[in-house]
Amino acid sequence: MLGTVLIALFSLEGALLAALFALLYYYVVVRSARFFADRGIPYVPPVPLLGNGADFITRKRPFTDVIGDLYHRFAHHRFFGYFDFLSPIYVVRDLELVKQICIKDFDHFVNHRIELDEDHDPLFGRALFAMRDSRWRNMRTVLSPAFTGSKMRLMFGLITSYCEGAVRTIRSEMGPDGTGELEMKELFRRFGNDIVATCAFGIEINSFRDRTNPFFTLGKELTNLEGVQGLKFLAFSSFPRIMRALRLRLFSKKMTSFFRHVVMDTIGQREQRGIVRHDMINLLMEARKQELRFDENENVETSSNGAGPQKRTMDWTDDDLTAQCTVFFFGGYDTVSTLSAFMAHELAINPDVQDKLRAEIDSVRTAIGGADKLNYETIQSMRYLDMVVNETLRKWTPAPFLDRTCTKPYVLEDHDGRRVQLQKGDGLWIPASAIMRDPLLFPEPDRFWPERFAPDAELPVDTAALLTFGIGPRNCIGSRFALMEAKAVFFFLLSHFLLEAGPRTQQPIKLKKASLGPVSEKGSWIRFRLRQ
Ligand code: HEM
Repeated sequence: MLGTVLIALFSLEGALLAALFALLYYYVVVRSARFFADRGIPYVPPVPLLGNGADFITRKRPFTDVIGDLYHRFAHHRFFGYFDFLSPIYVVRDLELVKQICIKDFDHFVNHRIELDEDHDPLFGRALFAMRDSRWRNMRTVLSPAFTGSKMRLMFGLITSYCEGAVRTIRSEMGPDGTGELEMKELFRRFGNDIVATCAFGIEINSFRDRTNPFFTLGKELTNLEGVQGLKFLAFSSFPRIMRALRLRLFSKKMTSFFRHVVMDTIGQREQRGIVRHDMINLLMEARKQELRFDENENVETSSNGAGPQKRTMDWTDDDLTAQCTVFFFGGYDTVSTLSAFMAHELAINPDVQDKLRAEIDSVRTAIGGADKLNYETIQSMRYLDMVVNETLRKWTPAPFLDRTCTKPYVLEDHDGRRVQLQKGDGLWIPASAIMRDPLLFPEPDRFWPERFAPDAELPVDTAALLTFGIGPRNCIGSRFALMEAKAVFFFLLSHFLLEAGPRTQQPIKLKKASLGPVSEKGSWIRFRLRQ
C-alpha cells in the first residue's frame, strides 16, 4: 500500500517536474525561436539552444562560412535574423544601412554588446572596447590624440629596431642552403608581443630568445580564441547580462595583477627619474595630467554624433591607465599577427604580387639611402604596399563581424518597405567578412588582387565596404598603429628574403573550425630564402 502511494507521489513529482521542464523549454527555446517569425523578418529556424551558429559551435564549419552562407541566402534583404544561441540578433547586410547605423544614426547604436562590471573585471571593464555611453565618449576623446599620425611617427623608431631583430632571428633559423621554413602565426605572435611590450608598456623583451616570458604566455592566454578563454569570450559576447549577473571575470586575477604591476612600476620609475620615452605609457601619463592634445594641423576624423575632437577631461585611476595599455594586447596583438601571417601566405603563393611589392620596397630603400632611414612618412607614401595590406585585410579580415547594441528605439526598413522597430538592448551584427567577399562589392572576391585598390582602378572600390577596422565613431582606434607595424615588418622582410610556398604550405588554405577569426588549419608555413 505504502509502496503504491510512494510510487504515485514520485510519479506525481516526476510528472510535475517534466511539465515544468516542458514549460521552461517552451518559453525559453520554442517561444524565443519565434522572435523573427513574429516580426516577419527572414531567418533560418535555429538549432534548439545552439542557434544558427550550431555548425560553428560544434566545430563542423568555420564561423566565416556559417555567416557567409546566411549572408548570400538573404541576398534580397537588407537585414535578416540570426540566433546567437538563444539571443536574437539583427544581421545588417546592406552597406547603405550599415553606414546609416554606424555613422549617421550612431547615437542609436553607441555601444558594443559586451557588458562588464568595472569593479569586478577592472581591466577589461575599463578598456575602451567595453566602455559604454558617456564613459566611452569621454575616454575615446581623451585617448584619440594618442593615436594620431604625429604620435605614430614618434613610435616608429621603436618598431623598426624590432624589425631588424626579427630579420636577424629568421636568418639564424636558416640552413646552410640559405632557406628555412617557419610558421608565420607563431613568428608574428612573438614579434607582435615584443612590439606591444615596447610600445605600450615601455618594456624591452625578446620573445624569440626568452620563449616563456610572462608577457608572451599571458598575452597568448588573453587573446586565445580557442579553449577555455575562447569559450569565455563567446559567453561574454553572447550572454553579456548573465555573465555580468554571475560576476564572472574575463581576465583572471593573475593577469590583472601582472599587467597592473608592470604599468605602475614603469610609471613610478619614469616619474622618479624624469624619463621620457615615446610610447603609449608616456602618452597615457600625459593624458592623466590633461596634457595630451591633438597637434596643430592634425587630421582628425570627427563626427557630429561621435566622440569628436572636443576637449574633455577625466579623473584617471591606476586601473584606467593599465586597461588602456592592456587593450594593445587584446586589440592589436592577435589581429596584427593574423594580418601578417595571411599576407606572408598570399605573397608566397602570388609571386607576381611579391615581385611588384619588392620592386617598390627596393626603389624606396635606394631612394632614402637604406632601411635604417625609413620613417613613418615614407612607409605611408608606399602605394602598392598599402594596396597589398588592404587586399589581405579584405580577404582575411581578423574580425569577422562588428557588433552594436541599440541604445534608443530605431526603425529598420527592408527593400520591400517592411519595417521593424528595434528596442533598446536589441543586438546587431555587421557581417564584415561576408560583405568583404561579396562579388557585387569586390569582383572575384576569392582572388588576391591588390590592384582592385589602385587609385585608377577601372571599378573603384567603395572604401566604406572595407570594414576590417569597423566603421564610424566606434571604429578601431589602433588602425594606424596596426598598419604601421605590418607595413614596417614587410618592408624589412622583403628587403632580406624571398617568401616561397614550401612543402608544408597549405594550398588552398583551410580555416580552423574552432576559431572565430581566420586561422589556418595546419598553420601558416612559409619557406624563407635569403636574397642574394
Ligand atoms: C589588423 C589589426 C586590427 C584589426 C583588424 C582591428 C579591428 C578592430 C575592429 C573591427 C574593431 C571594432 C570596430 C567597430 O565596431 O566599428 C576594433 C576596435 C578597437 N580596436 Fe582594433 N583592430 C586592429 C588593431 C588594433 C590595435 C593595434 C589596437 C591598439 C590599441 C586596437 C585597439 C582597438 C580598440 C581600443 C578598439 C575599441 C574602440 C572603441 O570602442 O572606441 N586595435 N578593432
